[in-house]
Amino acid sequence: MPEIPTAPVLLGGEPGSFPHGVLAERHPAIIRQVREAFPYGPEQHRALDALLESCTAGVIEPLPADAHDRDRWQAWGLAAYEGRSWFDVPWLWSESYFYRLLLDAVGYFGPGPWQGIDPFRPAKLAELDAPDTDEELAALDDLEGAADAERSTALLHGSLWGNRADLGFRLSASSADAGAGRAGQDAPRVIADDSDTLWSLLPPSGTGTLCLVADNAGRELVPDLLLVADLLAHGRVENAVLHVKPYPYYVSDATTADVVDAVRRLTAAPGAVRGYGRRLWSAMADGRLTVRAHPFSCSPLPYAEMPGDLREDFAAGTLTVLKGDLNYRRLVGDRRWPPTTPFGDVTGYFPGPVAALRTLKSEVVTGLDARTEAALDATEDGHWRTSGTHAVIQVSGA
Ligand SMILES: O=P(O)(O)OC[C@H]1O[C@](O)(CO)[C@@H](O)[C@@H]1O
Repeated sequence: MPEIPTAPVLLGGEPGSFPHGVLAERHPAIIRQVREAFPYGPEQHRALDALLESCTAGVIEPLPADAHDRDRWQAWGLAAYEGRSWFDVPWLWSESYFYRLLLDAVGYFGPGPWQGIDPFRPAKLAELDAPDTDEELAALDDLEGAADAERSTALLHGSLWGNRADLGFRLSASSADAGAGRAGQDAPRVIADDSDTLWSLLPPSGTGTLCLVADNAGRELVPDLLLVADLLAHGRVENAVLHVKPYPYYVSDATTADVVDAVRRLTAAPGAVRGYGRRLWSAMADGRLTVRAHPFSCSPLPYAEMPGDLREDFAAGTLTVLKGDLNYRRLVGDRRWPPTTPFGDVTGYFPGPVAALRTLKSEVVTGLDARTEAALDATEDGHWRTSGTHAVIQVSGA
């Protein structure tokens, strides 16, 4: 039997480490941002105070006895981690539970008048309406009349680099890191590129089904949707399934409401983009494009532990594309892998061909060749792993 590789799980406890910075600095910053986004009442401010105290200096508290998802979280690890420091349990788990409690604090799960109000919505909408988004959309006009391969490649890269537009990441990355890369030093680049394999997995008959597991709303979801619209319109796939989060998560992760906002934005835009929006609208109406919001999409666990129904969904797809850094961490396991660990070895459990389109915003990475890793380490001192300036297109199960 081939040996399945393993490596230590990332924890948040080491001061100065990237995960520690997220728990100790980014989470308090997110609480501040949420307080400023809405005229919340005293009850919500008190709950946010309590969360701030707990997640920086306290321990993991249980969910209320009547929480709708208490049993689910107990099974996802809460039973084992209750009473422990947020910094001593798997980093992925701590982050995920933070978002669950943040929503509770602002009344998202209700009952009450704030039920279902996304605390991140103002920032998501501002991004969708930003002038930069208009410029990016206008670029589609130039693709009209391009050869199929050129257009598809441009849209694939739009979706890939759209992943850099992540609002939570911008809260703590320097503006240079979060923007177009550090001028003159590390130009954005793709450090592992299996895109030929990716295209080869979509059968020429056009009868395949693409599962796209979305990441951020706004300026990442828009290019994701454009890619899906293009593949459907040009007969590269017959159906597409878009997986989104069942509730707001990691600041800017896409929910069904964000899909609606994005599709409406496209259908209202001038130029070629409106056609993409209309095609998405009709594909949703006739069932060629469906949206799923599985509870496991907000779970604190790697995909290796996905439940049977989600596994069946992915198994039914011709190809599953996972977007973004967090999905990558969950796909390969949130571990200190040596970067040369083969991508195929750590994703062998996935129930079908799978591709990752991801800019690197955390230290987890696999599938690099030794020369690439050495060259990056020699010139960029670890910065390449977390700055969002480098990206991978990796495929396994071909
Ligand atoms: O939006 P993305 O690409 O999933 O990135 C979110 C990222 O935020 C962080 O969790 C830090 O909060 C990253 O390390 C992470 O994976």
